[in-house]
Amino acid sequence: MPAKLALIAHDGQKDEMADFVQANESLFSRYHLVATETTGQRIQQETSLQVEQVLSGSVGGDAQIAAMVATSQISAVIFFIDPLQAQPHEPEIQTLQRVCAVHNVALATNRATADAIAEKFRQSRIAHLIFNPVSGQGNVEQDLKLIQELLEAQMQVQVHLTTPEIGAEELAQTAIASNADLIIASGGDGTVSVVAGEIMGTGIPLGIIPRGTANAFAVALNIAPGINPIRSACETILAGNTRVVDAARCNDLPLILLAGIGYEAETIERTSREAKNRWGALAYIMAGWQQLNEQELFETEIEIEGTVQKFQAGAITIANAAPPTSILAQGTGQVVVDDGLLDVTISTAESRTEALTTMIGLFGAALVKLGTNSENTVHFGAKQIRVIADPPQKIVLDGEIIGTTPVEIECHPGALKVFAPPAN
Ligand SMILES: O=C(CO)COP(=O)(O)O
Repeated sequence: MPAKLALIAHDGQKDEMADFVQANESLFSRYHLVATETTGQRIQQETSLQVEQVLSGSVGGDAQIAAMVATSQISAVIFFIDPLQAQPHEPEIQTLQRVCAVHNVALATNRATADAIAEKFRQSRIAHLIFNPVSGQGNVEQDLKLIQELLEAQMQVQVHLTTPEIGAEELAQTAIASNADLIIASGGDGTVSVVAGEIMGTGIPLGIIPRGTANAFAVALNIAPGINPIRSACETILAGNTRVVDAARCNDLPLILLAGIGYEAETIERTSREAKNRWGALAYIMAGWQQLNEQELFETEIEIEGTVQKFQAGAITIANAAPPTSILAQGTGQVVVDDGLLDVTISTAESRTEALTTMIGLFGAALVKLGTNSENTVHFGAKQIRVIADPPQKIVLDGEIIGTTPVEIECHPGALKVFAPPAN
């Protein structure tokens, strides 16, 4: 069911409506409310609730709400009809009642039935779905419809689409403020990272429905296995198992996957949108191959818990979580997402051949889940790390270039509760 309710009252019933909404204010603050104009104004005057207003009932408002019911946008209509007063717009009132009957949408026409609906809704879970419509290559409308169909069988879902004006960060803040039972991020790793950054530390569980190019966080946690990732990700959420995992902040931005300094950042920057659309995740590998020819070593100072170490590096990867395919993160063979530590891998290769040997070593390490013993990599765990590079190096954070070094990263152990299968 959508987490959207309609509230309507005839003039002789507006006091009753105001009283009913006041009595249920904290419940209704969790819902998207829509009302006919004068009813909406009255509710806004007497409560702190936000109400979307359509036209007044007598000039088409009831018909507008009937259209929302017919298109599955509303889960219940609370319509306090005046039984003692004839209305000039009786046909529209009847239309709304009929459409509720046809679509099996709950309709309360007096206080007793409205109280019963409120009681039922108090027991429902409300999910806020933050959906990035410009992620990945799928059919956006079909994807959203499938997600709603699967989830709405078990919970009420409020859908928020990201736009250039209102991003995932603001939408996640709204969802947290309205006491969401769970928040679901659907898009690429960038969308998931931004939503996770807001949820960190709140205890609200995070669902992930991956629709991006790499979907590394979902892969790392085995959230959407199989050939239909949207369906399997929804099943993971509906199954209800959660894992408590670490998150991090990097120069005060959220980090759930990894920060890449040097080689990886240059690779991501040279991977065009066009190549991603055409080749998917392979586009990164092709760009990485080209970048191997051009990557220069840089001087770096790494500070961990007050101790400074100096290296000549081509790539530094600081990972919270990473799938085996993020090979530059695999110094320890497996990035553990709930160990309270960031996994740091420094590649010091001086030539293309050395770099290739290092990468093959890291790839092998990921396959067998054991640390690499290549002499061109250094790896360790850290709670907090600060990196300075000379010349300054670009940083890629969860797939987005965020600027250049210096960079400071701090692990927040157990800051996220994520719907995921148990770790094996
Ligand atoms: O007429 C109505 C319902 O039939 C209600 O409209 P108002 O909320 O604008 O008074």
